[in-house]
Amino acid sequence: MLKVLTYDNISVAGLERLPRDRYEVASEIQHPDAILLRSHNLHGVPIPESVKAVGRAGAGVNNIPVAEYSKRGVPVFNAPGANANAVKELVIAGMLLAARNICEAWDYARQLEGGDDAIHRQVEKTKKKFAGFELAGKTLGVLGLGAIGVRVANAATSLGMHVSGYDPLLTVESAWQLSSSVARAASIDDLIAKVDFLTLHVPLNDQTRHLVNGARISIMRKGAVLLNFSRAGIVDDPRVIEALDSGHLHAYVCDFPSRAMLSHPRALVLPHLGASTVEAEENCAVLVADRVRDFLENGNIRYSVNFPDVVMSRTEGVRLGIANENVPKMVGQISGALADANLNILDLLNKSRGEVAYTLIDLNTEVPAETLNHIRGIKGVLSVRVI
Ligand SMILES: NC(=O)C1=CN([C@@H]2O[C@H](COP(=O)(O)OP(=O)(O)OC[C@H]3O[C@@H](n4cnc5c(N)ncnc54)[C@H](O)[C@@H]3O)[C@@H](O)[C@H]2O)C=CC1
Ligand SMILES: O=C(O)C(=O)COP(=O)(O)O
Repeated sequence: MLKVLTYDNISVAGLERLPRDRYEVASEIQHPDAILLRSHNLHGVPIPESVKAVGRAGAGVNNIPVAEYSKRGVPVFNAPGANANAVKELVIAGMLLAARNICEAWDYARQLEGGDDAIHRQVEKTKKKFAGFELAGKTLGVLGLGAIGVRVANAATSLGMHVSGYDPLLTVESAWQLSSSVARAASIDDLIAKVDFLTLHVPLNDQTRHLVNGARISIMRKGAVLLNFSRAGIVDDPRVIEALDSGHLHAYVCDFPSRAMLSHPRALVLPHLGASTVEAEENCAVLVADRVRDFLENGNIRYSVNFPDVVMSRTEGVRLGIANENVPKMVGQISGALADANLNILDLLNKSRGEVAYTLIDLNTEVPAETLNHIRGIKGVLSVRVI
């Protein structure tokens, strides 16, 4: 039986991809072979020796110490794009909520007293307080044109907005999907200075932490709306609060509550709902469960965030999956150890990504324990599995 430890609310549709006759799946389990999670924070959590794979049923992996898992030869998988439509829809909703002052107006309407005639009179007298502005004709800046950013940009153009984007690492795939009417900003500052709405769709990492700082907020247009459905750390919260207080920003729409933001009347704070739709939860859980299963059962790696794609069709016999540091002479030493044991390699695939390399080797006979131990002892070998 393979054991999968789950954190968070993982969609049943995904868990069902792990058949119960071969998998034990539970939120408390000893010696797990794999971990499936959403936003649970794994930083500081010791990595059980038994763990061979981690699956993030979502996009962001900043809650996982990926580098530590790499050093242990453990691939981390995510579900790229699987929740992007859900986030896109909430971003569009966020722009509308801010532009039409919908939350304040709703709060006002809910506290109205008296009969229908009295309500009508009060509404017609007060509604001017909530008058807003339209999205059509306004300019949206999209920082980060990945799965979510591209969808937001394209949807906004079809709402009649002028859209510009900035992404120094734009992939060919994203470029193909992006509407040709989306303008290309020359830099972050160039993007930020010219927009009525700025929406952030970059991962949180050392390069993006506090990307939207006081200096950048100060070059935004007066009355602009900032939307953050990426991660709290990308924005410098105290500077945003100052800008809301001074009226420099009309509103801050974000998906990451903090004590200070929750109490600000111009901050529209949602409880991390971007990916919380039935569809997105299913898409993410199914995608990542399938990937983790293919890795556990076949050693194949597809769309990991720290390992190369390595997929080899299965032949009869025994398969070895070996993760190692991406340094010279590794494949030679590994195949040499197999040759010393008179083992015949049927098929072999080796790929690298950054500091990590991964090799799949198919053999027609069992590998003796001493040969496996020899391979495990080669300097630079991170993990060895017999599959
Ligand atoms: N609120 C929520 O529930 C959700 C939040 N997210 C957050 O949104 C982020 C983006 O998600 P996806 O679009 O699916 O990821 P993605 O990986 O498809 O796109 C990220 C894009 O950001 C770009 N990028 C990276 N550094 C940049 C920089 N310094 N400046 C400009 N662009 C930069 C990359 O080139 C890439 O195109 C996730 O990492 C996660 O933090 C994702 C899903 C749900
Ligand atoms: O996919 C992401 O990056 C998200 O932020 C979604 O988080 P969640 O799976 O809803 O906890």
